[in-house]
Amino acid sequence: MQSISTPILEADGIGKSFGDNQVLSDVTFSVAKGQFVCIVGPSGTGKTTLLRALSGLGPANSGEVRVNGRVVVKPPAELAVVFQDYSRSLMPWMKVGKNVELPLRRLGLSREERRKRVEQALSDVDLGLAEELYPWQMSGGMQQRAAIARSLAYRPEILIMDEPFASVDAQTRADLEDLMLDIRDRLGVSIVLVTHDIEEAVYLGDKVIVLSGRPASVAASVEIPLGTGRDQIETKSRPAYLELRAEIHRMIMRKSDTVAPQRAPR
Ligand SMILES: Nc1ncnc2c1ncn2[C@@H]1O[C@H](COP(=O)(O)OP(=O)(O)OP(=O)(O)O)[C@@H](O)[C@H]1O
Repeated sequence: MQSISTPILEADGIGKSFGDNQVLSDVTFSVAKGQFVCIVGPSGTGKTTLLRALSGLGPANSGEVRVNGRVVVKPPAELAVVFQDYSRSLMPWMKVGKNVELPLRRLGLSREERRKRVEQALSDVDLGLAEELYPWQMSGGMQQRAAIARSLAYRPEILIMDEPFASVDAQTRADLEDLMLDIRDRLGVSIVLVTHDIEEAVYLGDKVIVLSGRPASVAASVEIPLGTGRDQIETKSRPAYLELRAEIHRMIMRKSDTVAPQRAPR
């Protein structure tokens, strides 16, 4: 029987190579129920590769991923993924409501249940009035909210997000960050979010996994004791926030120093 302390998601010694290029080595961490975990690392470290392994989309060569204690061999029903590029995840010829409903058709739900879930998911992301709009009639931020609603309608226990706010402006990004904190608090969903932005990782995370090196492994797992009720201005001016941000920055710099090619003497 599964104990209440069993993590909802576990990465256990994940290794992944593409031919001779070993990208990940022995990546190990866990995510508790309702926890917000951010994975941070420089560009090209292997963050997307890791997310694909976690979500069963690109299996690892070694180690295993477990969801609710079960080894992942295909995309698990408990998990939904939100990608960076919302323009590719929404069908431009379908109104927002239909876009959110689309993946639900596979679940064999009644029409009434599908309607209920679409309405709830749109309201969860504050898009209750946008159901009849086409994606191209909405701003980038609204389109990303619609993509998030589509994942929530699935009622996942775990939401995996790959650089989800990289294509929007700074103010929209801050609004979407706060939306995700609110969704975690209200729905109790566990969130794993990949970002190369250290500020974003510390602001959102209960825990930050620092991925570094070639091949990449977990350089550090940093608990973020900033509590709930985070605020873009107040939280980001707290000494604890600033210290954590600097500490993670130093870790990434130190690690990349050790793998940087030596410059030849002139
Ligand atoms: N399908 C693939 N085939 C071959 N190599 C791949 C494949 N996917 C990723 N790689 C390689 O794995 C390495 C890590 O790529 P990945 O996209 O996971 O990094 P990332 O940290 O997500 O980068 P970014 O922050 O730029 O999105 C790169 O060297 C990339 O070329």
